[in-house]
Amino acid sequence: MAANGNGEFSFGKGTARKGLAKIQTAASQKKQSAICHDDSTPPVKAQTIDELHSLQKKRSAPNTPIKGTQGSFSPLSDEARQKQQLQSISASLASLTRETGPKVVRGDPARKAETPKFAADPGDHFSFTPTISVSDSSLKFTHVLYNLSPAELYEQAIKYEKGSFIASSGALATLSGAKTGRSPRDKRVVKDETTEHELWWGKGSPNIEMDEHTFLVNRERAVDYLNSLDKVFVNDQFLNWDPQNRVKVRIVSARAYHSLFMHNMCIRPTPEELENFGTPDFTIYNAGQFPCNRYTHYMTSSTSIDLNLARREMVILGTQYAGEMKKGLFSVMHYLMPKRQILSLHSGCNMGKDGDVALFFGLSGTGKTTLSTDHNRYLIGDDEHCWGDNGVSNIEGGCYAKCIDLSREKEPDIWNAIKFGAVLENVVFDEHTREVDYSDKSVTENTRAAYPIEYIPNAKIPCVGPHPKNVILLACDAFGVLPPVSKLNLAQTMYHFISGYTALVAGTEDGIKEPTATFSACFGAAFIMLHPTKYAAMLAEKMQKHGATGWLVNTGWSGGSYGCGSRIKLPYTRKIIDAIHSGSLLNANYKKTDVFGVEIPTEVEGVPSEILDPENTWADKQAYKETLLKLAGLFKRNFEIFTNYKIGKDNKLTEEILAAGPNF
Ligand SMILES: Nc1ncnc2c1ncn2[C@@H]1O[C@H](COP(=O)(O)OP(=O)(O)O)[C@@H](O)[C@H]1O
Ligand SMILES: C=C(OP(=O)(O)O)C(=O)O
Ligand SMILES: [Ca+2]
Ligand SMILES: [Mn+2]
Repeated sequence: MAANGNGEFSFGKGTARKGLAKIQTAASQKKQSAICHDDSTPPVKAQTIDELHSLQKKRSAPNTPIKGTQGSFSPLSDEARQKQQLQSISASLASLTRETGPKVVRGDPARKAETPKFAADPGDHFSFTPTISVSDSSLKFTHVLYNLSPAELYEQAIKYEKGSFIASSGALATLSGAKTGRSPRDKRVVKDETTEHELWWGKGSPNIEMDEHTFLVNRERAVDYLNSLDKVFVNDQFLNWDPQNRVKVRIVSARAYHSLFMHNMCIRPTPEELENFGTPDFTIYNAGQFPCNRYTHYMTSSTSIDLNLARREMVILGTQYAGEMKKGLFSVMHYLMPKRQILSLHSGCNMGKDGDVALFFGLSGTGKTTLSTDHNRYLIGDDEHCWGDNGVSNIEGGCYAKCIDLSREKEPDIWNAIKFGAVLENVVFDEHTREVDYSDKSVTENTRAAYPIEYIPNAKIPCVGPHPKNVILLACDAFGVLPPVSKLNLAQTMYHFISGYTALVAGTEDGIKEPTATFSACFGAAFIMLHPTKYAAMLAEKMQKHGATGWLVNTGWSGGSYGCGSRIKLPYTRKIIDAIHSGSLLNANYKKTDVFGVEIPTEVEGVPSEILDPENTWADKQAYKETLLKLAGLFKRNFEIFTNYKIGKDNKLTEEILAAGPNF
């Protein structure tokens, strides 16, 4: 009542007349009418409840362009465009053995009144007259929920998906089902005449082969499953902020959770871009609730994530873990980009006020997201980037942060990003207050938050930047023998990049077990498609050309191995990273370490000097030496598979890289 049209509070003249009209004297009341009104505001402009409800929602672009509203950018009529879009979706969902795609209609089947009058012509390949011999599936409509907004997806999730709740921060908390992490052993890649020669196969490779026919069997299984549902979600979005190398992706999924996750993680098209979207470059069929058939050739479990580069398609069966889609697309980029001489990187990336860019490489849990999200710098992205002739570009439109033990104090920007629109996976919360307990690992240790990058206050939009100045390799060394920071020469940078070391701590139960070393080539062996040396050669060439400095930062243990020592404090790691960014560390005094032969600084501002050399922090010097040699041995053994490869055209560099490993 006291609010004007802008929703602001005001004490205007009209307010005095209207707002205070409730207090009336008996005399004035008498003058107006004998009936006592309970409110003097005008009545609603509706005759029925249904009419009232229809007033609540204004028709709008972009997702459902309607005649007469804004958002018509192309010369096509709205109806023709909508029909074209539905036909494209029908083609995506088509069985490969039947002659036509399914009958798709737009909108929620629960809202019959809102279902548009036109459906896609089922004969999207050619004109087709239905005969009596068609199966039941062709009699049924597939309802498509196309590029819904976060608010609409919240409603879908809360209404229809068990385990979906609004957390007190406003984020959508949900469960990913039985799988709470990726399933790399269930990934399959179609081996055909082309990929047989192009891709990395065999020992160490993430690409486990499958044939084209088996792919089609799984594709049909996924498509039939999706078409059997009342409704499917379709996201049409982009990958890569470099406009010249943008990739159009379509994600067909059965859960609002998956649609919201990809809405956050991929680049969101503007209404105009969406109208001109056309045919996608790549399509994911996510039928994660439905298992693969164990009798199918090549299947070793009920989960299968299948990539077909020739068809530009990915099929997901038997896992609802949303990270599969994000990292599946990353694999595709690891194939497409190097073909264009663009290096794809499993790294975070940020930029200082002066335009100095840093890359953060590292395996899961080593700190890419945490350290690239830095309040004093612009965030370009937390996980997947491209490095081309013009500089760096983020592949994604969002971030995917680990939330175990998340603290508002240590990671304020991530904490604040977990608000309305963000997806919270597998966290535990108070059933009443809906307050999340980030220390609770009851569902999984791998609790996650996915949010659009603009939820980080100093995100750099568009997410592109100039050539990197620093290349930071992160390792979470649970052995506790790698220094908190070391400076690397180019050959050492390449040696550590190809090695891709981190250590996992053993299961937290049953007392303390040995940390386990993991080596994952290019800090992302699970996602690379070509031989690691291809990416390494490109990185070496780019670092050399642009004069980038390599660093190895241990975000893991100090003062002993896991169980004895403790994890290096995040504020110390941040100080180290600050000194790299500012350039002050480049000019510090260094000493060379034994065994790994890297340069370690004697001082870093804000970090106790004694921890810079790990030997100082171990009480048992003999144990330190033995652990160091043990880790060095593991490095050596891992590198054996690469000794017969040449890195780039430069024989000299290859020899230097081979010599850049530990010496003992
Ligand atoms: N010294 C440290 N440096 C970086 N991260 C640390 C450190 N100590 C603890 N952590 C925690 O380790 C985790 C790193 O995970 P994250 O940044 O998500 O890794 P990534 O993005 O590489 O998978 C975060 O939960 C962070 O709070
Ligand atoms: C999403 C993932 O990435 P990260 O742990 O590196 O953030 C993943 O590896 O599944
Ligand atoms: Ca990652
Ligand atoms: Mn991350």
